[in-house]
Amino acid sequence: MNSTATTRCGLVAVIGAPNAGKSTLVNQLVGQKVAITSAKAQTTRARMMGIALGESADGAATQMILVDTPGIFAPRRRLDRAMVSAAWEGAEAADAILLLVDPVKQRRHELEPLLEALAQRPERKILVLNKVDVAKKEPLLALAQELTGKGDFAEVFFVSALTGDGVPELKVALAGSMPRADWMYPEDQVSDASERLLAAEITREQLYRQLHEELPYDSAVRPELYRSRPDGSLEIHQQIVVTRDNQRAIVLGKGGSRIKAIGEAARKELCELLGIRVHLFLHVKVEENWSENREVFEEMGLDWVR
Ligand SMILES: Nc1nc2c(ncn2[C@@H]2O[C@H](COP(=O)(O)OP(=O)(O)OP(=O)(O)O)[C@@H](O)[C@H]2O)c(=O)[nH]1
Repeated sequence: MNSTATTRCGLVAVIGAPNAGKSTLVNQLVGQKVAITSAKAQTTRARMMGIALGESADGAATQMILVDTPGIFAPRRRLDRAMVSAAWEGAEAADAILLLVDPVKQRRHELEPLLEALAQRPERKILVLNKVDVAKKEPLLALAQELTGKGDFAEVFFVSALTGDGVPELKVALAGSMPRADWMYPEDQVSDASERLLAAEITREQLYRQLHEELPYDSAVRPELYRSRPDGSLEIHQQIVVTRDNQRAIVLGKGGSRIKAIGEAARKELCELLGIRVHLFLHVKVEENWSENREVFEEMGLDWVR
């Protein structure tokens, strides 16, 4: 049997402003949690992949490798530049670029450079307007019209990544955009992020959730130790890196109460995700210039760019 006749496989780069809902959409397309989400912008740092399975309109069983990019925005610090570079790198060699827009919060002028950059790219472009569950119909349609006038999008979709509304239709269209090819990954694989990195992302998600505005963007979670114990459980050590002493105090909380709650929530989620017992150890370290440290960058799955 010639399997390329019946299967499709390709890469989809998911691009959009911070908080547009990229991670939520990737999770929805894959059907389970692979990328972390939070209400705070720029949650996504490492380039994470989700692998979605679907069927194109012509019946080909399709594997879509979704590159969940960090939000593309004006880069200032080295960390920001690394994020933008990782985002565009994710779009290289993609079979389709999916531009996700939050019609409620998206600032138009911020989209201009993105549309300009996209216009230069040869890939098939798909516009997806997200959050239809909260967006008003009239401005939504006006925005769709405005954006389709500015970019050469092959298709436009209206979805709610949160409720899943419109996502199956989008998935069929994405599947149809993938070239006929053998699958690149086994059927049960949903992500290429190493568990070790994913575990650090889950702790970072809890940091954002529980510290809200108190925690500055310049904190990081470094994976330290990740090993199986003889009883089958998993032992994970992670280091939370902050830049100042007072931030350390915030993360620790009164009598260590905050870090305990963060660790407990992250541990529970890891247990559920991995289906095994997890022992999670968190340490807080003050390292003023961590964002200038190449080693830390690479541990977080980012490339070091000048
Ligand atoms: N109401 C509504 N909220 C949504 C929808 N999709 C995402 N959100 C919310 O929007 C916020 C941001 O979602 P994320 O998926 O983390 O956004 P992102 O684009 O990955 O963000 P970055 O990692 O910062 O690039 C979260 O609070 C989501 O729950 C949607 O369809 N409807």
